[in-house]
Amino acid sequence: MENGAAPTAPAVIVAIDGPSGTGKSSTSKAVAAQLGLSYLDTGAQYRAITWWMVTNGIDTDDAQAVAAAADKPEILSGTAPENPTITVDGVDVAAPIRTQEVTSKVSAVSAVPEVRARITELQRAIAASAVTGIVVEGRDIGTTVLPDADLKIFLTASAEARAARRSGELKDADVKATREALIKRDAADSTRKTSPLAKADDAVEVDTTDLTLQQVIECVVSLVEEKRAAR
Ligand SMILES: Nc1ncnc2c1ncn2[C@@H]1O[C@H](COP(=O)(O)OP(=O)(O)OP(=O)(O)O)[C@@H](O)[C@H]1O
Ligand SMILES: Nc1ccn([C@@H]2O[C@H](COP(=O)(O)O)[C@@H](O)[C@H]2O)c(=O)n1
Repeated sequence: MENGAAPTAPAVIVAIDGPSGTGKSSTSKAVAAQLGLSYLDTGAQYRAITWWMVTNGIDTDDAQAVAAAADKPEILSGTAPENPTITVDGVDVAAPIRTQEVTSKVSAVSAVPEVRARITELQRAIAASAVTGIVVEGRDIGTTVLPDADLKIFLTASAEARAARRSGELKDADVKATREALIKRDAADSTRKTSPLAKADDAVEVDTTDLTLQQVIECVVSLVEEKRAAR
């Protein structure tokens, strides 16, 4: 190079979508860490706004009330893959956004168009400011948020595998309940009118049912490296 600086790889934008429990977060974090990219968990942002609605007494089944409040909370995401953070109005909500209450209400809140518009704007701003590139995971990243992403991945897995992963060591009855809850949330996310959970036409589908997490990570890292090499 003329100025003697080492050549740097151009920023790469990776979109990873798929239903609940397919391994999006675990895979995205590991791929981003391995490749020196930023990482954005968009589900955490929808959970954060849902937590705010619940905390402020807003009926999450009242779409008009949710829409009217959609621009009130300040949601900040930290994008270091080793330590992703999420705050609402300065409060660390990493733990409370994972409660059963928030999980059961997040699909209703995320279906409200005003909420999606607000969160999508945040996501695009974060992606645009990622110097080396970013792995963004969610439900509508490849179709709506970042339709020009360099690489789009759509992860799938059987409902049984996903429920077993989520349930960990729990007994059979809990696996069944977890499976039903996953299916219900996926159905709500796939059938909403505004940017539903969907595979982009140009996404690479990876069925993770019979793959270890490490195999999925290696597969995605290879796909990113292929894209970079082809530029
Ligand atoms: N290929 C895999 N094999 C076995 N376990 C896996 C695999 N991928 C992910 N897991 C485990 O499954 C659980 C769910 O994974 P993860 O949270 O990454 O999924 P997700 O798609 O981000 O889910 P959600 O959309 O609900 O947030 C985690 O405990 C993770 O360690
Ligand atoms: N791009 C996205 C990401 C998430 N959602 C909604 O958030 C819920 C929680 O997501 P997790 O990944 O944390 O499980 C999810 O069920 C969707 O309702 C979304 O709409 N779009």
